[in-house]
Amino acid sequence: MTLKPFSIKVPASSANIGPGFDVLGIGLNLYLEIKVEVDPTKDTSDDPYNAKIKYEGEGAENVPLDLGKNLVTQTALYIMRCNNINKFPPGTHIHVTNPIPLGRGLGSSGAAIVGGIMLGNEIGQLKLSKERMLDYCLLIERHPDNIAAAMLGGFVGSYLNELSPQETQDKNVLWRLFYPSQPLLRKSTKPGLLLKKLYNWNKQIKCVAIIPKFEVKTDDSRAVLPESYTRPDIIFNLQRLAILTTALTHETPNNKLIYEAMKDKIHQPYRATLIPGLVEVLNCVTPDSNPGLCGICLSGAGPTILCLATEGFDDIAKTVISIFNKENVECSWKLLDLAYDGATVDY
Ligand SMILES: Nc1ncnc2c1ncn2[C@@H]1O[C@H](COP(=O)(O)OP(=O)(O)OP(=O)(O)O)[C@@H](O)[C@H]1O
Ligand SMILES: N[C@@H](CCO)C(=O)O
Repeated sequence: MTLKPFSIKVPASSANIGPGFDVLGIGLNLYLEIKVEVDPTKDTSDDPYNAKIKYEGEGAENVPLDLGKNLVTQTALYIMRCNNINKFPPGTHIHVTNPIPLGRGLGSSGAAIVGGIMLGNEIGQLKLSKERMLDYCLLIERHPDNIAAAMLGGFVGSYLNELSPQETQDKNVLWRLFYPSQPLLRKSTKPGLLLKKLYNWNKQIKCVAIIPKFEVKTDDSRAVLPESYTRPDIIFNLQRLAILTTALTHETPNNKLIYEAMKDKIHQPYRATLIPGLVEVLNCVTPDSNPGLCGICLSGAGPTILCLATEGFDDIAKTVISIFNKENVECSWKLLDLAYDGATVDY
């Protein structure tokens, strides 16, 4: 098989946007890049999966370079095996450059999974649509918010079709890769696992991401959430979610409306136990204290803070950072825009 060199780009993402826990996500213009060259004259036969991986950027010290363990290549091998391909073609060289910090709430795992599925789709010449590739991604990361935003870009709301109790229990199917007798993509999983809606976005609204220098693993951040909620808390979130999806599209953003609509009672209050300073950040940084601010929330599972704003970006970042500094938490920050196109492949 001859394959021309190609490059996959997948955006970072911010999930939840306050009240839309496991529902809303935005793609952000910070891209995981996976460059691939297949050259049979460059021997890779000493690797059990026939490929070599180079990795640079965020997480370079810790990310495994064993193809069966690295999330990008593991995911690629998964979709390839689902389609009866067990290895990369001889001479496959994969070069990953990752500017998305790991475990900070900016969708690093979502980008790695989307990138891996697209890598397997190209290598195996499977010609799957983005919709079908999303089905595979969702077998690996079950909440759709980061995955949908990373694959499709823009501002996305999504839900999963209901699964059987057994499918619901099997939250991440990558372990099946190592047990050849296991069915990989269950026949019962019909195409179209994900239903999504792309919303408009007022392009004046930019994203200030304040990134504390510590990691919170998504699994740990989900483990602190309760099993059930009170009716007032659910209604609080539903009311705001309904307003937020249109408030972010208005021609002239109404900062106070957006600020109120980005409040949440389903996940942020519980996650404050893992993120020192979070309560003060969410309560004290407002459109009154910081003109230009539209709304503020925890990005994904945290600890990054996402501020939506039309101006005053430096001051907003400085205010949030000064609160974290009081808790001895150092931060960096980035001014980002939406990634409107989602994941792409270029030859
Ligand atoms: N580019 C990558 N290559 C390999 N593994 C990665 C890559 N990006 C993320 N990972 C894996 O995903 C883990 C982080 O996933 P986790 O879900 O905890 O956080 P996140 O995706 O950054 O945050 P969130 O889901 O809240 O947005 C890392 O510890 C690493 O194991
Ligand atoms: N909706 C998810 C996003 C993180 O992956 C959460 O908040 O746990």
